[in-house]
Amino acid sequence: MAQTIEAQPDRPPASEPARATESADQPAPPVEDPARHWMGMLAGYIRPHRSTFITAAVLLLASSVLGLLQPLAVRTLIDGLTTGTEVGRALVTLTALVAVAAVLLGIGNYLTLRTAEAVVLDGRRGLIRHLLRLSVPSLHSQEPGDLLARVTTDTMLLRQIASQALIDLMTGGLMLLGAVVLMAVVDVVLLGVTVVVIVLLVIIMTVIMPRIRIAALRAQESVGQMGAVLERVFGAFTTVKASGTESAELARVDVAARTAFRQGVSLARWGSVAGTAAGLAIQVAFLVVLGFGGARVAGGSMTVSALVAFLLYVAYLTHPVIQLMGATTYLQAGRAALSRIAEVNALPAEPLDLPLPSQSPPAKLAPGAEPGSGSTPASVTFDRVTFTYPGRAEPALRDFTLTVPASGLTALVGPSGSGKTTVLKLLERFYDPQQGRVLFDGRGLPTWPLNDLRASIGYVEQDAAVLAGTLRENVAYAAPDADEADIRAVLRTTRLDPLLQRLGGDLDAEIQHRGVSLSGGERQRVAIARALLRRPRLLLLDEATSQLDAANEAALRDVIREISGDTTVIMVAHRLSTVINAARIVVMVDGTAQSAGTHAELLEKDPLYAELAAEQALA
Ligand SMILES: Nc1ncnc2c1ncn2[C@@H]1O[C@H](COP(=O)(O)OP(=O)(O)OP(=O)(O)O)[C@@H](O)[C@H]1O
Repeated sequence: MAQTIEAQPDRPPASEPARATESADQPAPPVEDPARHWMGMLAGYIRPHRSTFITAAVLLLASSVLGLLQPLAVRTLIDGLTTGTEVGRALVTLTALVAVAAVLLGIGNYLTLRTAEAVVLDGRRGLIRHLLRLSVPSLHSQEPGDLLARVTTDTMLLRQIASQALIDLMTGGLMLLGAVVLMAVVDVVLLGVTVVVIVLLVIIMTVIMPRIRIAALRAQESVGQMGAVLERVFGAFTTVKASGTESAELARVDVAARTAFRQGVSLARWGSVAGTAAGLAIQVAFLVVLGFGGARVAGGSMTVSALVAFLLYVAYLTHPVIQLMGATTYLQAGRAALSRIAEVNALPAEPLDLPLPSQSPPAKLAPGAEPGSGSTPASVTFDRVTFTYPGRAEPALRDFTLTVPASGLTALVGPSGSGKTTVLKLLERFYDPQQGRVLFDGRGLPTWPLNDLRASIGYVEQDAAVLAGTLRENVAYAAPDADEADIRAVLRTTRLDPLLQRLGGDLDAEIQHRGVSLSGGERQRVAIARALLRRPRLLLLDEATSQLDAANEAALRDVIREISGDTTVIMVAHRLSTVINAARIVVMVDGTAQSAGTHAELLEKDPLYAELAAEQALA
């Protein structure tokens, strides 16, 4: 069938903004220490919740100010008691100060924690959204278990930053300042003594804080490593069991767990040093003030009430100083988590139109492919395509050219590693070629919105996944709007009625993990049913019938032939019996299309094909 092929540039237009980050051959943009931008990142997380955050900060600050006024009220009370004047008013003021400060503290704390939870939610949503949009090469460059840890434990550290660190930093800082000002009002000389002690404390802290950050980062990394090892184990659980390698895997997880432990201990050590230094500094300040102040009271240059008030301020300092210590410790740990989150956010993602969960519409079918309507088959062209997988030296496809007309069955055959699956992956745009063009319906793939392109294609992979859930969920996975009749029809087409009977005719019965386990052949047929229900314009089958018995394979061969009447089907096959009747068979060798034709033609003209056919007794 003749197709009009639009002229396409060899490389996608530079005006496509997302292309720079998605191309398979484009390395990820250099991640120059993401922690450098941690403050901006943090501000980005807090910004949407700034009103609640500021309200919480104001309430906590007000509570602390009321706390600051308490020593002054105590001084008035003591003065009243010593001079024998009326103290009722001072008592009421003190009680009111204590009660209101407590209420403001409670509300402020609640609002802070609420904001922190919202920040964690935003952080997780953003990260998960980015992860689901990751390009295939980006994902392959990562350990899935580690990514999981970043979504779960690293985002949890955001809570600490937002709930405690920032507010404590603000209120603690202001309180420290307030206390210092009020101390100056009470006695400047004693203030000088206190400030010297505090400056010493700050110097100690600048030495400790970087150590805390490094320990936190390493601890988080080892948690990620633990996740990565476990993910590997669960992904190949039966292989681990059959190989008896449980103890080797245990040792691997243990190494990561012990590293996490060591770093956690280091974190605790430096945290304790910081806390002890802070407590000690306050105690030293208290004793020195007591000594100096006592002498000044004895010398008559200071009243007892002023000394008591000053000492109360020194004691009061404990709170903001510990707050500041805690805040800087959390901030260091949080900074480590933020840098790990930033690393994920810097991974190249696809330009997928992925709304937020609250706005998510059901998966969209290709225009003209709604259930019940006929879908128009699409043509496919590979025009001198060369593609090398990231990190590989040899191209998987070299100068590969293929024209597939709309409708009909095209088979790709050839030795293992000749690039057959790669052809299908490029059509799905899991990767983009470095040279040449791939056209779908005459249009270059980069000009298609990715969602629309993929909605037009049904792809049955070599090891098609069956997801935990019901049979209905699995079959209607890519076409959630399909009705019961469509689902039952496609199950009949793919010869899955015996499975449905085993499930008591219940489409909502669980399969796999919590329900009936499927055989390899049944899994393949569920995957085919899923692809067919989508009414694709292009159906890609990668060894999709390799695990079927002869009867089921023959039946599905008929189904595929029938489907290829009004759908374009590209099928990768090792068993030539599956594709013997294909309209065209393409023999692939070493990433190129060596020859193409019908079975009979290829027997004549392609010795490799003839050999393959002879081996399979099909000559
Ligand atoms: N994700 C990947 N990263 C790096 N190299 C890959 C990747 N996938 C495939 N390759 C390599 O690309 C080449 C072509 O692989 P491809 O899977 O397309 O071959 P195939 O003809 O489908 O093989 P088979 O018949 O065994 O499935 C092989 O050398 C393979 O090792």
